[in-house]
Amino acid sequence: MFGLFGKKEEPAGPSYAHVKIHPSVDGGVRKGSSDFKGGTLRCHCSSNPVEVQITGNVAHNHICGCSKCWKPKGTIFSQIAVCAKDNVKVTKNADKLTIVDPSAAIQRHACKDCGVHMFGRIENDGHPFYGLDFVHTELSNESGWNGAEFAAFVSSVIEQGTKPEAMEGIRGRLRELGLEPYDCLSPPLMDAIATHIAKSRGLL
Ligand SMILES: N[C@@H](CCC(=O)N[C@@H](CS)C(=O)NCC(=O)O)C(=O)O
Ligand SMILES: [Zn+2]
Ligand SMILES: [Zn+2]
Repeated sequence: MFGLFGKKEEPAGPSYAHVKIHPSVDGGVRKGSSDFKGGTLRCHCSSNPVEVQITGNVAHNHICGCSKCWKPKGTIFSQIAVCAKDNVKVTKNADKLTIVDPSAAIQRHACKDCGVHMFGRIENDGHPFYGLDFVHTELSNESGWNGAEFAAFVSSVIEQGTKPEAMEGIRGRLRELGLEPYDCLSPPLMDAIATHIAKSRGLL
């Protein structure tokens, strides 16, 4: 449609800008720097924080609505990315770390004092994502981390008390931010998992 001066007018669809997703994306998703060298994640303790050094950038950064991933206070989604486990090193106060749920596929190492998850590791070498660690880049002061690319486990926020009626606004806001909402992982990651399973069964 064209307005008075021939300027193209977008149809006035609803805006979901008021819907909060996560502080790292609410103001727009940031692109990472291609030459980013990595940084240090710090827990929320005001004294003796746990520090974890990440070498290089992260991949597959995404918003996650599941109940297991750590979220900042007052946030219904978490933001989580992966990197090679060999690029993750606990550099300070490792004695404060505890595994949240030893039976989970992702062993989340959290600070005993503030509860922040510092990294999640897959110890099962038969798991499709073995060799990758899960990290929250917002725990670092450095900028240049690759930003979120999609939103996973979106419907899971209902399991934690979000009203089903809020989902239209939540999915609308995620799409406005360019973060396609999925109720599991993104199609490329689901395909990678399925391929791994088929290979382990000798079908591929
Ligand atoms: N609806 C469930 C979904 C949990 C889930 O499957 N989370 C995904 C995304 S982080 C996962 O891979 N979990 C493996 C794990 O927690 O070890 C919940 O919200 O608790
Ligand atoms: Zn802490
Ligand atoms: Zn999750």
